[in-house]
Amino acid sequence: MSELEQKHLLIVYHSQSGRNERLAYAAYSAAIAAEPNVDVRLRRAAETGTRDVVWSDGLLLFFPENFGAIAGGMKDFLDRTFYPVLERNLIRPYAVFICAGNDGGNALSQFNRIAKGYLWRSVSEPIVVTGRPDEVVFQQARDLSTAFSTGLEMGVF
Ligand SMILES: Cc1cc2nc3c(=O)[nH]c(=O)nc-3n(C[C@H](O)[C@H](O)[C@H](O)COP(=O)(O)O)c2cc1C
Repeated sequence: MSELEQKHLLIVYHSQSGRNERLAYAAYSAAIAAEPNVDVRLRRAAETGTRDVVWSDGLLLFFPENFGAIAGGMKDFLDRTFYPVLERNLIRPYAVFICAGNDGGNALSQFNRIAKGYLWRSVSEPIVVTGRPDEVVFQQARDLSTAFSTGLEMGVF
């Protein structure tokens, strides 16, 4: 398969105390195992920019809710890339996973509004979990990324 045909999945995360980071790593490993032909890139939101979005065929985002809002690191990524993404018409499928403390609902509704502005299309129901992730939650992250990478490989999105 040529580099041009190969699909690219970008996993972006922000995490302060490690929960969303560990979930993103689990998603990364699962996506690679599921679809060796899909190139998967895992990036901390602070180190992710428009070039990564250009490279991607789909985005999977992990982040917490802080102060009833999208955590700052993820918001910064969205702030930095919004106009460059619109200018380049980078319409992408996405999925979102929020591991919050006891809510997460406000972060999700903020994110949904922002994603509409990007013209991005959701490929699955958003997942919002609270507290320290257990094995069930890790499996949700793996299942989500597996389904995403398989969908990309099959050209579903
Ligand atoms: C400054 C701060 C504000 C927070 N505010 C919220 C909040 O508004 N709602 C919520 O559900 N959790 C809140 N939390 C808890 C985090 O969302 C939660 O611990 C999350 O799982 C941390 O993810 P991380 O380990 O990937 O950083 C807050 C945590 C911090 C540090």
